[in-house]
Amino acid sequence: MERYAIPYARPGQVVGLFGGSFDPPHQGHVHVTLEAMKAFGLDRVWWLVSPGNPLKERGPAPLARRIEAAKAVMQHPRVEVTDIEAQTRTRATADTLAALRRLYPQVRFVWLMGADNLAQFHKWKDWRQIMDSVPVGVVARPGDRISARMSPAARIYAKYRIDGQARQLLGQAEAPAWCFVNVPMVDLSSTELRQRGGWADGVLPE
Ligand SMILES: Nc1ncnc2c1ncn2[C@@H]1O[C@H](COP(=O)(O)OP(=O)(O)OP(=O)(O)O)[C@@H](O)[C@H]1O
Ligand SMILES: O=C(O)c1ccc[n+]([C@@H]2O[C@H](COP(=O)([O-])O)[C@@H](O)[C@H]2O)c1
Repeated sequence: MERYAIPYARPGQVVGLFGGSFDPPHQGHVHVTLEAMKAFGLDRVWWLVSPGNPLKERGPAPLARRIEAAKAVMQHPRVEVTDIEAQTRTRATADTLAALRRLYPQVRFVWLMGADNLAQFHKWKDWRQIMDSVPVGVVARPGDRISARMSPAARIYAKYRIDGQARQLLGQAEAPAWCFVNVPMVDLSSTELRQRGGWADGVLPE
């Protein structure tokens, strides 16, 4: 498979890491990226197109296809679509973050996710290590705002929550620190797009 360059970031820059299956990518992903970049004061965002979510039984479409589709959907000078996890040979986010921190010791990383993932976060491998090593920015998603805020991760790390009004501080914060932002939401999911059809044959659904 074609390998993509490991992206560039200047020392001291704040880079949001947006991991996902992107199977297929959609405007909800684009929306979260742009909102997060603005909300959390990020210099750049890297999409980490996952070779395979460790918790999902169903294997996704081939990585190269998802990456090409992601590049078609997400076009912004400060956002890069990457296959970093294929290059670092990591699947679990904690392992990916450890590899990235070794590769980019002078870059500040912020982990980004939709509210549905915060609700499940306590099931991720070494999730506390993730919380303790990078700030985490959470963006509202239809149907998941309450489950996210009531989730085990949110409760256990309640005292490290940065209020939404101070969201701009997240990028410079020392971990543990997390922030939930209640921005306008886009009601789209890859599941819904797969059900619309076409993607299985390589066509990006409208
Ligand atoms: N509409 C959305 N609003 C907010 N966050 C979203 C939205 N869609 C996806 N995300 C977030 O994007 C990241 C990657 O998600 P993923 O690629 O699994 O998309 P998905 O639409 O959730 O897919 P699926 O329906 O297959 O689970 C996750 O952190 C997820 O929470
Ligand atoms: O590390 C884990 O245990 C883990 C468990 C579930 C999901 N993740 C990551 O969460 C991101 C979103 O995954 P997904 O499939 O919901 O798009 C993606 O980067 C996954 O690798 C990570």
